[in-house]
Amino acid sequence: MMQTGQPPEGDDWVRPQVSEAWYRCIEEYRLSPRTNLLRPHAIMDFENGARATSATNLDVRTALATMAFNLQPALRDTSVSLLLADSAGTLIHALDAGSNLGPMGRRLVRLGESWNELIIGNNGLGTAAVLREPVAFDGKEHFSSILHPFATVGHPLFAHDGSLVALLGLITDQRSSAQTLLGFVRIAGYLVETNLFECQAPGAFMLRMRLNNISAGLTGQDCLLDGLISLDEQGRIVGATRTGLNLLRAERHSDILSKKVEAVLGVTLGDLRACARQGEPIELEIPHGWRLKAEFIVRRRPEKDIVQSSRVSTVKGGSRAAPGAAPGRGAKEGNGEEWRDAVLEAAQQKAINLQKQKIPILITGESGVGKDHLVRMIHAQGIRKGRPLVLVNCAAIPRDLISSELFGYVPGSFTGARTGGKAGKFVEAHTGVLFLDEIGDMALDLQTALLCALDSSEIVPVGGSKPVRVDVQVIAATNSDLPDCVRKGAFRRDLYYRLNGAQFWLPPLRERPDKLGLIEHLWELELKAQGVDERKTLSAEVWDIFERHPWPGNIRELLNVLRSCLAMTTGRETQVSDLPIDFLKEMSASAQGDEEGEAALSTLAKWRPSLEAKALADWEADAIRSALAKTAGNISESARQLGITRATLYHKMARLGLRK
Ligand SMILES: Nc1ncnc2c1ncn2[C@@H]1O[C@H](COP(=O)(O)OP(=O)(O)OP(=O)(O)O)[C@@H](O)[C@H]1O
Repeated sequence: MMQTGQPPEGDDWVRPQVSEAWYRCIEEYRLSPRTNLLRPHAIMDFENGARATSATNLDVRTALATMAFNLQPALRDTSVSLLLADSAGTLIHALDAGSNLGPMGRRLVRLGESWNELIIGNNGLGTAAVLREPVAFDGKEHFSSILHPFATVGHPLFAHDGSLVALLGLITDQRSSAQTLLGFVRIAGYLVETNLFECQAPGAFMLRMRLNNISAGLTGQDCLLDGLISLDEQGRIVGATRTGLNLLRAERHSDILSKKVEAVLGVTLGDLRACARQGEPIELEIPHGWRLKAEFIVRRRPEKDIVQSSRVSTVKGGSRAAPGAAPGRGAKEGNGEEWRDAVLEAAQQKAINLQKQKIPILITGESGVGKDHLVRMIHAQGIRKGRPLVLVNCAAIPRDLISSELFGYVPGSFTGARTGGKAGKFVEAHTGVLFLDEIGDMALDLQTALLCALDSSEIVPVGGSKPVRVDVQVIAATNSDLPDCVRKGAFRRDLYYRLNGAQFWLPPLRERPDKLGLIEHLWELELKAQGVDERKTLSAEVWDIFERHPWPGNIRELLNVLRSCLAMTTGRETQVSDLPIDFLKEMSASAQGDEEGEAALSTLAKWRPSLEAKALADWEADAIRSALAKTAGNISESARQLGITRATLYHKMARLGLRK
């Protein structure tokens, strides 16, 4: 082709993907292989105008750049650079780019440079946009001679509705490594797309699905990867990742978008929610005989990572639990194993894995949801256990002292400095974990110093000049909306990327599907902690209140209320009168003016059951009594026979005034 200007034919075999791209370059775009296609003013254009267009969706860019940053360590010590382009092929982000690529390579990876196939001929990024699939080219497979010294690979990134939002790519001077890199870019593309979906997709709920019977015929990476769909409150599918589409055997987004979930999966939103309330994933049997394991996630705050529990129950082809499946196993397993906080445990496990690669962790969530608690759990079980865990509350340290607190100071460096100097938190945390709590409150100038320390793994004590090397795993936590702080200029974007290696959003107590189980668990922990041997229970009325209360102070508030109840309870059962006065006042205040709240909190009226409710309650009580009699009072076994969780059984027994 270089000699004739025509794509080769007959014996001169090239991959069809290559020859088809060359045809497009010659016939459609009228390109010449030898033209120098680079734009002389790419960076200027980018700064002046293109950046404004490609930055229209700041959240997309933030999510992409964060993920790209996470992928960078995998490419360390290779001659591969990671690129991100907008959907038109204009480079918007380049990591580690250019250092090993020579002068032409460095020009190619300038921000604002166009990798559009129409401009630069076939290449990983631009052609991935045209074909809407991952693609790789080696050296002379590129149409344009300026790309001949390189291999390029690209992956299109799609939004929840199938629209192309960006392109992820790699470039290397290893000319024959494109096919090897294709595998990497497929996985990287999947990770970025999944992350983007979790941040961006609309819908109050999400279903995370994975193939459960691998022999069913699906080949390739989709066997192993999670597919996501999101649902609105009416149970309509409003978004899907491409793996999600493949798992549902849909070709296009339009095949499933706006359809009710029961039309596609054979289960209603109600079924899914019922399973999730038990804190458990679901088995689904979809048309064509594939079985999927799915996890239902309530996502009130779509921009955050929501971690949910991971146990299994079964819904098969419809609304009822499949015969033989273990229905609704509850807070404690029959073998007596302690119920634990599934949300925290799942987060802890993920975080421990990330710790192995020293990826910075950011924990977000309202005050009192357990961010600090999670950090202690990660430290206690992670690879840095037994090493220091140093806590810094960035909001509590006076602004002018935080530098010396973090980095230490040398003797006599400022008035009031102790004669011997001070090591500082970074040095104290050496080989261990540095927990930066309330990171959103850190002053901007200190953010710069922190970023330098994180980038170089070196700190310079205040008043000193010699850098000190430190090895710390940083975990940061905040209840502020950091992307919003970034938008408002109160938090450095680059520091946000740096800290946000992986993000865990801990849901507020009121949104947790396992709320009652968690309350029961914490109640039992409190009984143990206070050395109360006697089995004290919460009355039905108290359960009712706990179920309805919005818990603005989350687990912290719950623990305070439980402690106070326990101190006040004289008999075997905690009554409403044992609840702290402040808590009851808060309850009625939150109900005022709120129709639903008022209805819910006209508690006395609610506690006096209507005739129908009474008949139902009698029937329920009979069923529970009979199960308890059959199992000689074994709660786990009774709950199993009744098809409810242990927590629900306890709750019902308390409400109905039943004993074992
Ligand atoms: N899963 C849990 N099991 C037992 N106790 C918990 C759990 N989660 C949180 N707690 C307790 O709840 C209280 C509040 O938790 P924590 O301090 O971790 O919240 P936080 O999100 O860090 O709050 P803040 O943002 O206000 O600092 C602590 O006493 C903590 O020990």
